Amino acid sequence: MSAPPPSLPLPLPGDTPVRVLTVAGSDSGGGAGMQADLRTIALLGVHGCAAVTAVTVQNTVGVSGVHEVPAATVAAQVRAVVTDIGVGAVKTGMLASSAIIEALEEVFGELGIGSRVPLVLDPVAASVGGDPLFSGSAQDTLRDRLFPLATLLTPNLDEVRLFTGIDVVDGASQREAARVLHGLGPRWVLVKGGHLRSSPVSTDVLHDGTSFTELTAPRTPTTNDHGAGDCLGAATACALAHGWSVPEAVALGKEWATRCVAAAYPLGAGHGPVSPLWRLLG
Ligand SMILES: Nc1ncnc2c1ncn2[C@@H]1O[C@H](COP(=O)(O)OP(=O)(O)O)[C@@H](O)[C@H]1O
Ligand SMILES: Cc1ncc(COP(=O)(O)O)c(N)n1
Repeated sequence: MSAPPPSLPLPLPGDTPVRVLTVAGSDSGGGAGMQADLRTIALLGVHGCAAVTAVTVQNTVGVSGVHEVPAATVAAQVRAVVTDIGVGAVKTGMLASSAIIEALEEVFGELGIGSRVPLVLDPVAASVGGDPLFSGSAQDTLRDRLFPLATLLTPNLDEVRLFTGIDVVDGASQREAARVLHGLGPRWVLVKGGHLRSSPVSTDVLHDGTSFTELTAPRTPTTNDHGAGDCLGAATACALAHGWSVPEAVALGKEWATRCVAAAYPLGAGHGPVSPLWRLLG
């Protein structure tokens, strides 16, 4: 890749960095969820805080168990972080249950998350291998309670199908999906095209209710794509925390995700992780 790697201003030793809070599940295999978010956040020079929603028993082959954290404890983690440490942006991933989503709606409202503080909402429904990460009613609760609070909603194509019934097969249906999802309340929608595997490029569509912007990158031929969406969302949240606009932040997130997919490695017997470790090389 010839363009310089995407980067954000780095804190000097001893300086307090910008902070981002991820509200997500733990992936014991370390490929996705909170572990992926925190890797990206650290490598972009940002301090990561973490409110855990669920402990998943997970490896590269699948999810074999989920242990939810009580909803009040999830909300308490968010309140403890935001009232003391302060954050420039919040990202949500696996939210597990209706009870957790309802508790988050309340604490987000109380703390200005989604209004004063940008909120990147990744509507995680299943793992890359198809194992469910929330129950059927949580899907409706997420759509009705949290989509309207989101600064940016970042569904993949399976999540688009779940929330809109639209099967994205080309640019026109991808834009239509973005339009329908925008109607559910988020200020911006990014429909990620990573799952359109027949295409030689991977195109994401950004929409704010008025204009459509296509972000296109060459497709890396790999099945090691666990955590790609987390890399994108976490990097975007870091840029928002630095005060960047949504289109600028998404452009950085896309570039970051593209490089992380290109650096993915095999691990275990299933889907290996995309990796931000290339950043350590310089
Ligand atoms: N094989 C690939 N090559 C290049 N970019 C990819 C590839 N797979 C996914 N991406 C990019 O990674 C990001 C996450 O996409 P996607 O896989 O659709 O989401 P998720 O990980 O949430 O399922 C998007 O920017 C997408 O375009
Ligand atoms: C805890 C947790 N959060 C999110 C994902 C989705 O990521 P992916 O679609 O890459 O499996 C996951 N598998 N596990």
